[in-house]
Amino acid sequence: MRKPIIAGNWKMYKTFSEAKEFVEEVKGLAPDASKVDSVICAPALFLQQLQASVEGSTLQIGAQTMHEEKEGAFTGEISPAQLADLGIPYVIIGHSERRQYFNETDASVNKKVHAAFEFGLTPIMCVGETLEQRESGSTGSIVENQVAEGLKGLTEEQASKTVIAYEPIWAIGTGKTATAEDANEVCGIIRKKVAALYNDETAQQIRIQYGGSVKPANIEELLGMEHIDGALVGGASLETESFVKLLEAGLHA
Ligand SMILES: O=C[C@H](O)COP(=O)(O)O
Repeated sequence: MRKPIIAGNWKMYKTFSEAKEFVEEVKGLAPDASKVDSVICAPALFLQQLQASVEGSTLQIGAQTMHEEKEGAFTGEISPAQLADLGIPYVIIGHSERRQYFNETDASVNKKVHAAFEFGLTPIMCVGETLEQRESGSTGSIVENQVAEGLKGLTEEQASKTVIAYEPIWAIGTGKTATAEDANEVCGIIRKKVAALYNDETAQQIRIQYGGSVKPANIEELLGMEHIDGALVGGASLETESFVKLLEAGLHA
C-alpha cells in the first residue's frame, strides 16, 4: 500500500504574509502523517520561516526547484545543501514550466534528482507531454523517455523513493483535466517503465502523482485509480479551504 502524497505547488503566487497566514491556518488541519503526506511547495524566499512554522505539525514544506551543484557562482540559484540545511524534505524537479521557461532538460533533471538524494531530499520529478505530442499519439514514448532519463543512474532504493508527477502540459492551469482513466493509463505506463528499468518491487513502491487542474471536485476519482498515488496541485492549493479538502481526499484514497 503506497501512502498518498498531496502536494501544493504555489508557483510564484502569494506574498510572505499571505503564505504565513495560510500555513498557520492549515497546519493544524493536515491529516495524520502516517496516512497522507501533505506538502506545500512554496517560493524559495519563504522556505526558512515556513519550515520553522510547521515544526511539530504534519504539514511539510517543499521547494519548487534547485540547482544541481552543492555551491558555486550561480547568481540567483539555491542549492540542495541550502535546502537540506533548512530541513526541507521535498523538492520539485523539472516542472514543465522550468523546462519551458528556464531551459531545463532531461539531462539537467537527472543531475538535480541525483543531487537531491545526495543531500537527503526527496525529489518530485515531473514528466508529461504537450498537446501536440498527445494528439500525435506519442504520449507513452515521451513519458517513458523522460522517466528513463530522469532516473538514470539512481539505485533501486533511490528510484523507489522518488515521487514522479505526471502532468500533461495541456492540463496545467487550463481547467482541462485528463480523464481519470487517461491519467491512470499514463501513470500505469510510468510504473511499467520503472519495472522494466528496475524491477516489480521498485515499481510497486514508487509513488506517482497526477497534476493538471486537480480540484476538490475531481480528486477523489483520480485517487481512486490504481496507479495514481497523489496529486501535484497548482491553482487549487492556493486557497485554504480547497487545499484542506484535497488533503482530506488523500485520507480516503
Ligand atoms: O504543479 C502543479 C501543476 O502545474 C498543476 O497546476 P494546476 O493545478 O493549476 O493545473
